[in-house]
Amino acid sequence: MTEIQAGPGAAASAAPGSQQTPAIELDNVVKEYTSHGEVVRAVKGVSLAITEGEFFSLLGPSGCGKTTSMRMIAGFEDPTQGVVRLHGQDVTSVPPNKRDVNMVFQSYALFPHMSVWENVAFGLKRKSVETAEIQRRVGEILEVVDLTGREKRRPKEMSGGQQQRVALARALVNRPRALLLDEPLGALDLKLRQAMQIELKRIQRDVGITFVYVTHDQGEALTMSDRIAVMNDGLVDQLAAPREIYERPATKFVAGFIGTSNLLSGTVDKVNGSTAVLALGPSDRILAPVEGAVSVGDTLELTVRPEKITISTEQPEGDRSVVQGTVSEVVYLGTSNSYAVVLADGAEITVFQQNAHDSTITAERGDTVWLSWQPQHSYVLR
Ligand SMILES: Nc1ncnc2c1ncn2[C@@H]1O[C@H](COP(=O)(O)OP(=O)(O)OP(=O)(O)O)[C@@H](O)[C@H]1O
Repeated sequence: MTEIQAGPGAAASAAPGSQQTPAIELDNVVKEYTSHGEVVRAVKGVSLAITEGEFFSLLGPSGCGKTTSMRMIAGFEDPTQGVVRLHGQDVTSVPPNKRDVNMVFQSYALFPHMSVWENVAFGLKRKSVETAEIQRRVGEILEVVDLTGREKRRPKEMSGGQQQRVALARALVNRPRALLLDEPLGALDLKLRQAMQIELKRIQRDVGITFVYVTHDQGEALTMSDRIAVMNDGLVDQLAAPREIYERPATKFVAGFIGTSNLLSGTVDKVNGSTAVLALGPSDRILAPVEGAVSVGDTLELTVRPEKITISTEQPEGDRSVVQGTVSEVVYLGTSNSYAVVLADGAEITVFQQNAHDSTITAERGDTVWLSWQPQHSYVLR
């Protein structure tokens, strides 16, 4: 059984891609449900390997198969096909209570008539752990979740965030090798949810246990995860670190689902080494790094993030992508301005302009503007 570690946990040392045996593996897993005589393919062939000590998120829109994937890791669902492994052992037919993983749900499911202490100690008492050992472990884990001093409170005397921390403590006190969390912050308001995201990440680092986190909230996944599997319609579209997913979305779906992104498409006019030059309008050109074979005349789809684009009322110079358009909307957002700009082909581009130095609006509605960005910020989609 894993010891609860003090200080930075295994997350720091468990570099993705390291050669150690994965903590959790799904190997070509398929799950079909039969509902009213109709077969629903919830998970259509998912393979992934989660490293020991990693904070791993399954991210995607409602119905994409996140919860089903997690329930197969926990053992609450049997895969129709494929293999589930925990620490190298095939557990596909092993019942949930024999899997050494614990699950935390959105509804905290605390016992209302019990104190915080009793809620957390409940599982250990049932396992007949010695009283002194229970005292030590409950005290230790309440410190980790920052609830020391609140041991006697009942759940209803605590905030939603505190109740969720009790639920976490109750799961962690059993020292599972992995903790599975299904939208655990979903019931909290935005401010508290953001505070709890930072808190959860700290707790995970402190205890060094593998966390698998299900969420449809991309901001949440980007904030906390070492790696994210972005799921789309029963499949994993991309599995990578948050920065990679944001900067280099593998598919149109990922580009659209994570953050705000602009989708452009154009015909290749020239290929200069590993850079394609795309023509759009008469005074437009887009430079895009390309991998593999690309020929003149090919149509490419690419994405560029709003914060990478510079907006100006004069034609910019230099080796940049440049497109011309008309401002259709300007929104003052405090820390930034957001512009919507319509290009000659009707495509609408969003631009974020930081208010770092002053909050002058560069252009107004109806103005003709140039948008430009560095070649490496055009990202060609598969
Ligand atoms: N017990 C079930 N019987 C029939 N269909 C099911 C069952 N459980 C899930 N499904 C279907 O499988 C698909 C995936 O469901 P799942 O709960 O895994 O998605 P999810 O990504 O977790 O969505 P959400 O964020 O809404 O919870 C959905 O189409 C869902 O309706």
